[in-house]
Amino acid sequence: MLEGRQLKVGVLGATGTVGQRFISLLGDHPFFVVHALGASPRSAGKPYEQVVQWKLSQPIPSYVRGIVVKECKPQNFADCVVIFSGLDASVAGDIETAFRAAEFAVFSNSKNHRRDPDVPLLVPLVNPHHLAVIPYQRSLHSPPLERGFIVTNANCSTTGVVVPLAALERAFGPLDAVLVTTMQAISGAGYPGIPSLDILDNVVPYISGEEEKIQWEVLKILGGIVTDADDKTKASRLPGQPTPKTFDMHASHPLRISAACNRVPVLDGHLATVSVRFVRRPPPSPQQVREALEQFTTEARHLRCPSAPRTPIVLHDAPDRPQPRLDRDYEKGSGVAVGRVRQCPVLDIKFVVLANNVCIGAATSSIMNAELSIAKGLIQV
Ligand SMILES: NC(=O)C1=CN([C@@H]2O[C@H](COP(=O)(O)OP(=O)(O)OC[C@H]3O[C@@H](n4cnc5c(N)ncnc54)[C@H](OP(=O)(O)O)[C@@H]3O)[C@@H](O)[C@H]2O)C=CC1
Ligand SMILES: N[C@@H](CC(=O)OP(=O)(O)O)C(=O)O
Repeated sequence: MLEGRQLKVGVLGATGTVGQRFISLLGDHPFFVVHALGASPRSAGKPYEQVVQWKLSQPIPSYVRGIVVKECKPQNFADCVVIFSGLDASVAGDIETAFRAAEFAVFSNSKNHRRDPDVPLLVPLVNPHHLAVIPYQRSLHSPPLERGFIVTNANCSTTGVVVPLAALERAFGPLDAVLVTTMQAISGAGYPGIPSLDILDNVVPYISGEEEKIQWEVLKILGGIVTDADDKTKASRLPGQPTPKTFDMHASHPLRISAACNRVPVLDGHLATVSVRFVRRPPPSPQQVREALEQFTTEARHLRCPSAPRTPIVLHDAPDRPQPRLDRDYEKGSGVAVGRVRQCPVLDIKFVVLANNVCIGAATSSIMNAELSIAKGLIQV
């Protein structure tokens, strides 16, 4: 794709939980080389190794130790083409908007732009076709942007749940109802996160905003694309074929989904139990569901994205798997693990899914989304 060249990238929120994963994953990436780092004004002006509270078991990579952290202003990242953002949500919205306006390709982990009707909410193993909306997103600016755009990741729990749901929809048609209960790792709350006295020897049955996010985001991710030809009230903005312009929120087959979210004393890895009812009657058997999950393939792998897992869904037969400690590093945390596929006496099928919240739930997804954008010609190289 890049014929051996590397694109200069910037990392915003580089000192945080997600930012540290970016630093670690980008150290030997074939497409990207980290050129600039951004964080809060508290960290700006100092070498990275002085301001980061490094929490990964590997040492701080030598390539990044001496880079002086900058304030998150587009002019400080002038040589970069791609921006990866792990910014705190209290500041991410405006900063990412400013970088898009300055013609950067922005890949965000934060919630701020996920609901924008022209911004793809991209789980790279599921809906890369939603990148088709980017030309429309660019056309909304005055003057239209030539290179800038924003793509967001999903919430980390949404990501784990929606991968097997997408596999089931692809194999068996629309889903009617989904019940999800999550057991979420403490790294999901960032650093320093939840106090140790609250989480040790305990489970906290509440994560602010999380249930609503899962219930809403799954619908956008599994939904189709609406073109300007579908929307007769608006004139075409772009010449030629019908312009993909927004997402249909699964409108053609309304899916009822309810989530219950819990924080558990695990470092990394969000586990979820999922029960599904299909529209199709009779529903598929547990064995048919297992086969569909195992056969699930991704466009990211087909397009040879370097971060795409060989097997996006690894299926466990053992009755006590997947488990966070044993299974979160499967394929460097870039896939998901599913187990305990069985009949549900209330809905149709139930299973357990595990996703590494800081990898496929965060930094790995952003990086794969950027790889997909290159493969689809949205980033000029
Ligand atoms: N942790 C996870 O599993 C996941 C997190 N996310 C999302 O990713 C984002 C980052 O999360 P996480 O890494 O956990 O958060 P952290 O709290 O660990 O890190 C936040 C980062 O934002 C920076 N920051 C804070 N204030 C400002 C400011 N005023 N200007 C510029 N930078 C600022 C911090 O810099 P400094 O060190 O200088 O304060 C730090 O680099 C959040 O939006 C989160 O919701 C999404 C999916 C999963
Ligand atoms: N809320 C998630 C992590 C997160 O930051 O989610 P979001 O990116 O949707 O705000 C957790 O606590 O595990």
